[in-house]
Amino acid sequence: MVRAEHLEINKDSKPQKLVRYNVICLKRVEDSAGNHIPGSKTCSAQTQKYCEEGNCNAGVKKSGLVVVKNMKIIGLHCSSTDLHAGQIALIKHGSRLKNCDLYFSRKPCSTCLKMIVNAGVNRISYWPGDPEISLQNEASNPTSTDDAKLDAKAVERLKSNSRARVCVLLQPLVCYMVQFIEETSTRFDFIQKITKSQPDCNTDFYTACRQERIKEYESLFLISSEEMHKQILMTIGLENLCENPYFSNLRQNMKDLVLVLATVSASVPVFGSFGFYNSESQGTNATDDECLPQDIARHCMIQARLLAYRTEDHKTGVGAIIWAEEKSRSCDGTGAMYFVGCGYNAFPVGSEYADFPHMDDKQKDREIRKFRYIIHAEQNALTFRCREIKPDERSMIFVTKCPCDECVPLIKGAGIKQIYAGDVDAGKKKADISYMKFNEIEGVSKFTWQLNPLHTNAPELHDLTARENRLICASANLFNDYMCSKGDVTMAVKLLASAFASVE
Ligand SMILES: Nc1ccn([C@@H]2O[C@H](COP(=O)(O)OP(=O)(O)OP(=O)(O)O)[C@@H](O)[C@H]2O)c(=O)n1
Repeated sequence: MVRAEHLEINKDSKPQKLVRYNVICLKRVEDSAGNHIPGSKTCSAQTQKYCEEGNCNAGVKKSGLVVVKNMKIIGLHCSSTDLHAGQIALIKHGSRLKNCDLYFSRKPCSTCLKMIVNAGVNRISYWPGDPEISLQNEASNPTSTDDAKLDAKAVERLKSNSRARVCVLLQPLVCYMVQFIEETSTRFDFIQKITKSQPDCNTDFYTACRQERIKEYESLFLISSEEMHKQILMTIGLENLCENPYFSNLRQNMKDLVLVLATVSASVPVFGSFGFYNSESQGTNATDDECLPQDIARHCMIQARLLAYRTEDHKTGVGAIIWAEEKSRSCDGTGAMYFVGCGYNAFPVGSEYADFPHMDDKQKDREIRKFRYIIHAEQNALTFRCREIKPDERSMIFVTKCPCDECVPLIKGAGIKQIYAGDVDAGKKKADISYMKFNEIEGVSKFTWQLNPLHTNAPELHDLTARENRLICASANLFNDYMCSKGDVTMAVKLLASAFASVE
């Protein structure tokens, strides 16, 4: 299936090396420390405007960070009102950052870089847009932002004197990737469920939602003016990317990635009263039964959807991500949610292309079917998790497909409190993989993608036209920085960023 690859480019070289790597894109959504949330009622009109422009924290743009150790993601962080993503990573990991690879959604500022370099990280990759200390403001207001230029210079100096490799992170997409992602996203269970339950509705709502996301992500991740982009690249030491064809390739690769993220994110759409709901509350523990805010759940599911594209199964990609909620919130100002692990379905680590069968259940000979060999997304997320699952904390797994009979006992046994998943396969019995146990599981709350059961008798609430849905999507802008009302959120390219509006 499709694999994304990273092309590293650095100042001193032309595009040089392809590195396969499974970074996913996340974003901080909210600040549980009680600080103002852009778009919230406590935000003054002036502050709101400031925040909407991405300027919270005096010229510091919000940024996200993925921390990787030995090819495993060990942290997903995002800047808060008080702290930059790099500072948060330092608080969370300290000297464990040694030898890690860090993936930033913006070139980090000198405040973060000096600490990170000092911690002994191995490599720092960054998205080649506007850096953390914004130079876009500088371009429009050259006299007032000398600080931004000074910071860019300091960053270069830190870079050239450090052992860590600091380079541009880009993923040139393999041929037909965008088309493949478009097709699979429209066919995704959640979209299918909406179109089936709303006979009058075609996929217009999906197209409208995707357009909104594209617009939104473009404004976050791209620099619309080519001239300004060139100026910024020059200031951050990437002058050799300012010549064509390198410059136009760079911009095209950036646009393609934005398109991919918008497409995937539209497959978990904001549409009417569809969302993650528990139709059979267990009544065990109020917190465990409580659903995350819809926008957060949607965001995490999108992360799982992105992971699914890393699959080794030719037919069905599945992604899973585990998050947990710390008992003590805001201990370091970064919020309460923390990343536990993630995975996708693949053959055992180290196996080669033809080591195992790839056939599905349509193949009559059961011996040559894939099912006894392939490791499921949930199984990989549990196996390669970087944190323990604590019995007294609310932990949750987001899976793009209904957990099967192999995985349901594992999820429950691991002590995960909540499952967010699709349920179109629930109850299916196949010879080698069945989905019977999901409906019967007890002691774990299940939130499946469906119409809000409380609204099912009020058709007008979910019978939205594509136009109305577009308006809802547009309101996402107001929730630019809101996402994890329960804490530290995932972050990675702000691409997934502000796309998730609350529609309560
Ligand atoms: N919660 C789940 C469910 C399934 N899988 C993975 O999904 C694939 C099986 O998907 P399934 O749709 O059940 O079987 P297919 O043969 O791919 O498709 P079909 O429905 O046509 O039989 C396997 O790779 C399995 O590891 C997974 O990782 N996690």
